[in-house]
Amino acid sequence: MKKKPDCIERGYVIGINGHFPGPTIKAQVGDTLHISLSNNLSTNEGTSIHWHGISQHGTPWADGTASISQCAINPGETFHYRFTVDKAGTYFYHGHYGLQRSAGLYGSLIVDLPLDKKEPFHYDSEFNLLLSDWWHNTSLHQELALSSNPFQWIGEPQSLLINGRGQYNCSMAANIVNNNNNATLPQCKFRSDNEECAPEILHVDPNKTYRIRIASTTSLSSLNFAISNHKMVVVEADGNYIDPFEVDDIDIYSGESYSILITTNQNPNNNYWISIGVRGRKPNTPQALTILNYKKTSISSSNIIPNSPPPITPQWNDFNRSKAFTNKIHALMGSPKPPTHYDHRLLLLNTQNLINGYTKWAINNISLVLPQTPYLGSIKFKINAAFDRGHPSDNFSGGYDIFNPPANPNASFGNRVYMFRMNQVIDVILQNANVLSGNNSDIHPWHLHGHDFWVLGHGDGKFKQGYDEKRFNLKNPPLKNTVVIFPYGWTALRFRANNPGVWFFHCHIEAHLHMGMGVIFSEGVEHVKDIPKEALACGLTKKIPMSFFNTTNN
Ligand SMILES: O=C1O[C@H]([C@@H](O)CO)C(O)=C1O
Repeated sequence: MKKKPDCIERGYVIGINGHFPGPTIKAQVGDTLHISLSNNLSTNEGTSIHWHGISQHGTPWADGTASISQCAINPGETFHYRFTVDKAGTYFYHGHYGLQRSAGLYGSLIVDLPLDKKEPFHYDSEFNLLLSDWWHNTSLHQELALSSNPFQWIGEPQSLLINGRGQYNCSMAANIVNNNNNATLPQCKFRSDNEECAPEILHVDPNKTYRIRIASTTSLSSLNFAISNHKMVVVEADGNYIDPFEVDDIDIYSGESYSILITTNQNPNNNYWISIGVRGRKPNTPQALTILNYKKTSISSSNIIPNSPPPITPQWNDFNRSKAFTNKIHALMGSPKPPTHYDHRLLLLNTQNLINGYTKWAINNISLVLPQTPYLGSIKFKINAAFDRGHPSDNFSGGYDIFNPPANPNASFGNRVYMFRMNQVIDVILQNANVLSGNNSDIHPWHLHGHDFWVLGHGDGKFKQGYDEKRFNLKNPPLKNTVVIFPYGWTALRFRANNPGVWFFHCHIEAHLHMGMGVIFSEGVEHVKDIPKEALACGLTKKIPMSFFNTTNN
């Protein structure tokens, strides 16, 4: 039996082609990707992979959302994803079945501009960092805990990971005390590049500019990213160019991605900490660290540790600081502007409730339970029995007190769909509120499939119709696919329903989605053609004769 290196806490992880994280997919705008996904999971679960941030325009069945765009891919089955990437940017892919993202099913997806196009900023080289979090409990344990009565929260992660690497049960600060890296705890010894648990060290040349792509596929954690002694210029958010601004550190919520530029203008004889730490929720996870190494400086294990302490992660609940960062993000001059008016507005109240004693999350008092038959098929082929065809509520009672636990804690399950007409301009006001018990309000990063949306603004307290619209930024609101709602606050977004398909809109905290924190949007499904039969081979669409498909599927 090979001696277990002292750095490993063994556990179950989902790999792709034997790798964790999954392989980085690199493409150019206009490329059509053909990705065959074979389910060889030993846990005998279904699976699907979502290409986070990719519009899937014309290929809504490739969005990778089990029960929405396709059937879950059963053990032993293969599903062929074929889609075109139509926008450059920093993206990622991840499992969208159960809590498989938490189990490690993710990887980076980078879309470059065509060779004849230039980015609106200069850099000499680039790095790609995929941030995530890690529990020692398996994702199946977590599913069980969340579905138990009494409710068991999954707890905060044991580790934060950078490109799948992290430390456990030791803050690297343990090393700072003695600089020659003979750490207090053996598992805290900082490892150089080649060892099994070594973090990925970024090796740089002095006086160069580097683009660092950062995406967060965390299952729960909101993170703050910083590099000692190096300021950073933010130039991209969720695949959209933004008006560059310089900061010491960035906040990044689950589902978001950024590109920052750093210039290596510091003392080249030193190394510098790269740090991610938890914000937004009371932390119980050490910061994850790796190193920015100026190549002039050798990284022999003796002097690998920077001679200054790691960055201090800002106070987790300093939400004014968080809002100040978020409010710095504006679209780059020349970006598409939002329509000046909306056709249809949704006010979606986020509450934590009880259903038959189980703790769930609900939107306008409905906790989402996905149907057996994927919506795309049942809407395309008008199979009315597949889900509740009623209209979900567009708003919530004006008298709702967002500052206290719900007076009536009960909610209901549902699977209704918000149906939009093609090209309607949709406004969504996401309203946060107090949780089920105690005085607390969680942050929630909301992610929309199939679209980018303009973030028109954030506000505190309850959204006041007819008044808060005056604060909307219609001049240069950022385009994003994920946006945070702050405790006891609201966030306003606008998008055009111009992408035929059925699209998930949900909290990107995996446990919250699992507890029902999502809604379904549908638009222009009558224009969807050629749905592959593998996307329909389950539930009620499974029983439709192929001949019927062939007549109505084109
Ligand atoms: O959904 C959640 O449940 C717990 C807590 O609210 C109840 O235990 C928590 O921190 C969440 O984000």
